Amino acid sequence: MVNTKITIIGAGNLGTSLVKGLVESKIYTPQNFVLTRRNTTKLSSFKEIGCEIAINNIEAVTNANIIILAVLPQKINEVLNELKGSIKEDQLVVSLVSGVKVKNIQNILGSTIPVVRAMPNTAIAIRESMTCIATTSNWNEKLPEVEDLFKLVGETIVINEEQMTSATALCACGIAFFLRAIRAASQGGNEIDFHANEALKMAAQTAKGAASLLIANNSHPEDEIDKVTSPKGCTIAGLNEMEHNGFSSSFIKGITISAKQAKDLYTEE
Ligand SMILES: NC(=O)C1=CN([C@@H]2O[C@H](COP(=O)(O)OP(=O)(O)OC[C@H]3O[C@@H](n4cnc5c(N)ncnc54)[C@H](O)[C@@H]3O)[C@@H](O)[C@H]2O)C=CC1
Ligand SMILES: O=C(O)[C@@H]1CCC=N1
Repeated sequence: MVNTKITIIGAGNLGTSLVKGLVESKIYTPQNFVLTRRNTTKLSSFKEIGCEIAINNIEAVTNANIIILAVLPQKINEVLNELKGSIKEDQLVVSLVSGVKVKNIQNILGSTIPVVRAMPNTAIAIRESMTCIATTSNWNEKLPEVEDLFKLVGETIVINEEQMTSATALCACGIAFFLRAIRAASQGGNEIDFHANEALKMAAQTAKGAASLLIANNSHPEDEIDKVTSPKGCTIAGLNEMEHNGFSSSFIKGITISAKQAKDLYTEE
C-alpha cells in the first residue's frame, strides 16, 4: 500500500476504470483517490468503497501528489483555466486527454508544472491495458513514476509525444476495433450453428487465445496462422474469402482515419 494521493478530474469511463484497476492491484486502496465529475451521483459506488468524491476541482487537487486529467478534449481548456494557479511544482499532472499536447497544458497551467501524458485503454479496469506514455524532454525525469503507476494495470511503452495520436488509434480505440471483430465472429458462429451467447463466449475465448499465442511465443501472426491453415483446408478458404472482401484493408483504413481524427480532437484557445 502507498500513501500517494491521486485526484482524478473527470472520473468517467476511463477515470473510473483506472481506479478499479489500481485498487485491484492491491497497491492502492480506494482511500488513495479523490474523484470529480459533473454528476457526482454516478460515483456513489466509488464513495461506498471509500474513495473521496469532490464537487470542487480546486479543492480536489489541493493535497494531491498526482493529478490525473480525464475529461474530454473539448472540456480541457475550461478545466485547466479553473485549476490555473492551484497546481504546484511539486505535484505531477498526468493527462489522459486525447489530442492535447504537454505544451497546450503548460500554456495554461504554467511551464514549471510537470506534465506527462498517458494513453491507456479501458482494459485498465482488469489490469490488461496497453498504456502509451510520453512527455517533453524537460520532464523525462518524471517518466519512471508514471511508468510504475501504469505497470500496475497492464503493459507500458514510452513513446515520442508526436506518436501519441497514432497510439490513441491503435491502442485506445483499438479495444473497440477488436471488440467489433469479436462481435462479427460471434455473428458468424450464430449463423452457422450456435446460440448467440454460446457463439460470443466461443469467439471471445478464441480471440484471447490468438492474442495470448503472440504474446507467449513472441511470434508473428502469420507464423501462428501457418500452423492453422491445412492445405485445401477450411481455414485458408475462410481467410481468403475475408481478404477478398477487404478484411485487412478495412482494419488498416479504420486505424488510419482514427489516427487522423485523434489529431483534430482539440482546439487551442
Ligand atoms: N474511453 C476510453 O477508452 C479512452 C479515453 N481517453 C481519453 O480520456 C478522456 C476521458 O474519456 P472518457 O472517460 O471516455 O470520457 P467520459 O465522458 O466518460 O468522462 C469524462 C468525465 O469528465 C467529467 N467532466 C466534464 N467536465 C468536467 C469538469 N469541469 N470537472 C470535472 N469533471 C468534468 C464528465 O462528467 C465525465 O464524467 C478523454 O479525453 C478521452 O479522449 C483516452 C484513452 C481511452
Ligand atoms: O473515441 C475517443 O475519442 C476516445 C479516445 C480514445 C478512446 N476513446
